[in-house]
Amino acid sequence: MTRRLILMFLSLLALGIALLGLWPHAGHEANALLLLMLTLQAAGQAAWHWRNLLLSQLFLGLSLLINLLITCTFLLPESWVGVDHWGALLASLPGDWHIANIRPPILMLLACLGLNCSALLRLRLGLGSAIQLAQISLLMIFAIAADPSLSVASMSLAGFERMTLLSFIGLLLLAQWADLLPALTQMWRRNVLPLIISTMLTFICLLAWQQQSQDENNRINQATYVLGDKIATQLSREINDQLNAMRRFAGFWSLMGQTPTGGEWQRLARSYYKDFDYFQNIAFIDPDSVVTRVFPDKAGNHDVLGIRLFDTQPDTPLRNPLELGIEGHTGIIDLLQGGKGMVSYLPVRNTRDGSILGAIAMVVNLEPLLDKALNSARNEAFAITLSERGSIYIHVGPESRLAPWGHRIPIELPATDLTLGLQPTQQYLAASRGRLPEVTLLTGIMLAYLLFLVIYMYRRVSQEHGIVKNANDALKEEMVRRERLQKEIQWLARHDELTQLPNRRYFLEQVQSFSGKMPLTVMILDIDFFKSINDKLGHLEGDRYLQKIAAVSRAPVEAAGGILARFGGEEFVVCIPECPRAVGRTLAEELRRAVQGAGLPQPATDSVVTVSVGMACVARAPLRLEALLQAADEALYRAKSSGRNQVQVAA
Ligand SMILES: Nc1nc2c(ncn2[C@@H]2O[C@H](COP(=O)(O)OP(=O)(O)OP(=O)(O)O)[C@@H](O)[C@H]2O)c(=O)[nH]1
Repeated sequence: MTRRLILMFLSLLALGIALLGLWPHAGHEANALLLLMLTLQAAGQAAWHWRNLLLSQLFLGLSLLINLLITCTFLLPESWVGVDHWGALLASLPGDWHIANIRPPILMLLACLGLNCSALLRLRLGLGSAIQLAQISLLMIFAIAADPSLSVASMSLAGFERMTLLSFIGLLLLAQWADLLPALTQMWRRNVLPLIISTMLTFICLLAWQQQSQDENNRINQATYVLGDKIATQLSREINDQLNAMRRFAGFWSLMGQTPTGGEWQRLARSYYKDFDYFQNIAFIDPDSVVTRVFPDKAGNHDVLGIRLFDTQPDTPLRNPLELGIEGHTGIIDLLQGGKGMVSYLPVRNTRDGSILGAIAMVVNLEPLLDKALNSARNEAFAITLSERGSIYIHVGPESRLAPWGHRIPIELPATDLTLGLQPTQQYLAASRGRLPEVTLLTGIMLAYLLFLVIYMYRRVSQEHGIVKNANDALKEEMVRRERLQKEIQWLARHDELTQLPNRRYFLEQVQSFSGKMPLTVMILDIDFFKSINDKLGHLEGDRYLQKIAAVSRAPVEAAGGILARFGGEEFVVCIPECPRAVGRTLAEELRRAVQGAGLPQPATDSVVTVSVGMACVARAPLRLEALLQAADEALYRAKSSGRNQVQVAA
């Protein structure tokens, strides 16, 4: 209970941090969507830790939907659902929504997705929760360590917001690890190998993603640079072309050797002017720096007629052509007609005597010039600027949602350090960036997850197989043991443990099987004065005597095809099938001698141990065993009473 409370507290703490750190404020409506997703996720996970399944599935499911929608913007090819389509979808929401500001960096988004899925799958080891958490941990490490520029066209989560999101994911991840750990430590054998293999695969995928993202960034960067370079080249070419044209124009008046008359000026200037529509105007300035002619003769230009430029602009480069006979160029200046531009002054000298007739002023307005150079390149994808030493003179295109990088390309122009700036928009980056890195990453993560499941299942099945096999082996062993025991019991039931001879029961069974093998001889052997052996030498020694006598008697009986059994106490009984009386008697004598020959000391007689034998024989069926044994017993009694150590045969 306490553990679950702590885990729930961690999830709610994550929620609190997210609310504090990402609460939408002016201009950040987009955070609202992210915040909604995170709120649902944290609430869902807290509900899971509290084991409220229904609530957790509801919250997590809704959060998953938002997450998948955002993930799709990274994955779906531009030709399927373009960035513009996503934009149109977002435009229907109130506020400033845009693809680049609704989606967090892909690694963090996938970490949230993973946390969401593992909680939805109820942190079950069998469904691969261990690898999911390991993958999320790896994503976190990369999210912290990787270059932020790899997450193109995502929220620019700076400092505090980035820390907020990282802490949010970190806390939820910590809670899930803590929840899973007890089960994982129990089942670590099953998990450790697939975990290592799949984590390594995920790591490789992340490296591949990093590399591909880098390549993709370089490609876009390069393409943007090429475009910028093209515009810059176009700009300098335009200016140089019109400068050359103006040089020809000035050269014409030099050849004429006179200042232009109104009609000539209009005619010739018009033909030049129409080729370069970004000219603000062309003017003729007399040697005293007074503007005497201007084309076109329209409102703004008309105002400059008659102005003595040395008065208004004492340091004007106009002094170059008028005083030195060489070209003079301004930098970027505020034009008298308004706007930013540059003026080139070209000398007009009489070619015959070299006298300075005046100067041609060529006023170029930067904005139309840039327009002409941009040609079709002017669109909403790039912000283009013209600047000089940090001061931006012209800005064309969007001013916000720009990429965090851009290119600055110097333009080769006389007397200026003009620089062209080109900065793509986030929209352009999102649309033109290939989806391969993200597709690789997600496919790799899925593959690693599936690989984990396959290895995990294989190990689980083989472990269970091992358990079944062990149980089987134990069962087999038990069966063998029981069989052996049963045999032992069976043997004990039929044998005498001390002498290893068949007992009375087994003897009676065997004798029944001899019933057709007539003639049949039965003997009873009784050790003489055995009591005194026990009394004098002890029972243990008595047992040893019994064993010895059984051993010496057994071989001759079995050689004759009969059976020797211990009948009880110090009495043995013999039955030999197909044994006539005479043969039986000989065998009985042989047994008696064998016992005597064993040389076991007999304290009662100070001699050796002997046996008395009573024998009975039946010549033909039917076998009446009881009567036969009775006859043998009576013969034994006679042998005992006749002095022992002898064989008596029943009549
Ligand atoms: N050590 C030992 N003694 C046994 C066993 N079974 C019976 N006896 C002993 O055998 C003895 C039999 O003695 P008795 O029946 O009096 O006969 P006996 O001393 O042999 O004398 P006779 O038969 O008349 O020659 C008893 O003292 C029993 O205790 C046994 O398994 N082990």
